[in-house]
Amino acid sequence: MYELTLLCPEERVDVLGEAFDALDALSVSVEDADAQTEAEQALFGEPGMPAPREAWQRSRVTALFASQGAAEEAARLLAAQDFFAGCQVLGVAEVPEQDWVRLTQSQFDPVQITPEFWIVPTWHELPAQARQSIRLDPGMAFGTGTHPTTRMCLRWIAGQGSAHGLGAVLDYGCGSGILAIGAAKFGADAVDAVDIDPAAVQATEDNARANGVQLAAGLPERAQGEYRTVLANILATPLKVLAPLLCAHVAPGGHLVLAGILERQADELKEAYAPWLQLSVADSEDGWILMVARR
Ligand SMILES: C[S@@+](CC[C@H](N)C(=O)[O-])C[C@H]1O[C@@H](n2cnc3c(N)ncnc32)[C@H](O)[C@@H]1O
Repeated sequence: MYELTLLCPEERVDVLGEAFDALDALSVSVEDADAQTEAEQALFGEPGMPAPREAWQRSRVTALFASQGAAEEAARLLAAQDFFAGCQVLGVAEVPEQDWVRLTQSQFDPVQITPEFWIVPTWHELPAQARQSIRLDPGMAFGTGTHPTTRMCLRWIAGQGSAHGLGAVLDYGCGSGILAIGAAKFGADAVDAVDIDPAAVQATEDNARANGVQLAAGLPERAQGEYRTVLANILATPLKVLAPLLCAHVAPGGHLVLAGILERQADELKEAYAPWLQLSVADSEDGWILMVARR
């Protein structure tokens, strides 16, 4: 396979994508041409909100073609179009044959949550110091333990589970089921795991089975009644909308544990939850915070 790489301004990214589609490109990817430099621009978006920007000020667009001829022909045809003004062909290069499975696997190493608690892909040996572990492979649903928000929730689960117990647990927005499985492993009495995405519900059931734990997974309406621990690692905007619902699921004396929140969003979350519970920051990592409240 061969890839054609272009440099173009933000406003040309859309039209180039459509052109590559018409030219039968096998795939198209867009990256910040200034990534890893002082000029790198972070683009953060949230579900349900308009995208902050369509692309980067200087975007690198790479299209994959089955043959060198097709990639070079695409470059020639594009360069002749009016909309190509301001764009530049960086080159056509062969994509070396690789063992993609091995390459993908090599990007997922065991993740340490605490010195004794690890998330370990199935193709890895358990680390010698692991006293507790979750076996999990990357899949369609979010939650492999590589994201700080997941890690902070798991650390809280391990600490609370070991010291005081978790009681009945609700994992709201379960993704891969990683938090629900972690809660089950740290002694939860019963675990309900819900998600709006049916693929996440399926992944949670599969991952729970692979880890030998019992839980009940389903769509959000499966969450019923009160739980001593309610976990929700989603994002600030949906967490604000869900405030009354999540708080209503927390049993007296129980904990609400929220993640997916950036440091600068702490006050808006506190305000949104104030009518029901008093949230405070319990942990932070890489600009993300964990917020916890006790009812
Ligand atoms: C960031 S992932 C977290 C996955 C996992 N719990 C973890 O900690 O790694 C958020 C999950 O919440 C789900 N989600 C988003 N909005 C939701 C909502 N309103 N109700 C239930 N689940 C939701 C998404 O489908 C996604 O699987």
